[in-house]
Amino acid sequence: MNTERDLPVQIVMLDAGLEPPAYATDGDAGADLRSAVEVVLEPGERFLVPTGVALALPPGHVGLVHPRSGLAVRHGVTVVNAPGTIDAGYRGEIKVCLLNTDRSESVRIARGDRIAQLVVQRVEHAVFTVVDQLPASPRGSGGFGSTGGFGSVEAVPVAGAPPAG
Ligand SMILES: O=c1ccn([C@H]2C[C@H](O)[C@@H](COP(=O)(O)OP(=O)(O)OP(=O)(O)O)O2)c(=O)[nH]1
Ligand SMILES: [Mg+2]
Repeated sequence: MNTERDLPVQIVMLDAGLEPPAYATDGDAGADLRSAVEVVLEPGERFLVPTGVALALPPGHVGLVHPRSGLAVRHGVTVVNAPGTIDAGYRGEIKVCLLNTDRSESVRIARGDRIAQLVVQRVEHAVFTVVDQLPASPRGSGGFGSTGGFGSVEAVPVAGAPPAG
């Protein structure tokens, strides 16, 4: 796709035998990342998978490493820290911490398999100011189901919290 939204990004293929990240179809948000290695993930196992790619995102951008829905649905494979954060200043190899959430089936990842997808977005850089009081809002401090639908947040066990009542 060649539109005014195209963002030039320099990449280095640390593993020249792999295909560079690419969008599977026009209009995709995520460019697929490939595994540089073969690995078998046992049930419940995680593995930091190298992709053979390093890149330089322009300042003011971030790369988000998202799971692929097909891998998730078919094999229970996800990204532990989804979405992984690729900082604009990071010049190392992009790696993907895959997790096999299936309770009984192992899954084999082959070299060259598309294991995750990189979504590049603009980000703001916050300048934090400490104040005594925050401006009012309709939501206020309500969260964690406060608008209804999933029961009371008080019913949710929180590690380390004293017993309710
Ligand atoms: O899924 C990921 C997440 C991160 N990274 C790389 C790029 C990112 O810029 C760097 C640091 O990531 P993050 O800030 O999430 O990790 P951290 O645990 O905070 O480590 P650090 O202290 O290095 O920031 O690691 C990856 O290759 N894959
Ligand atoms: Mg960090």
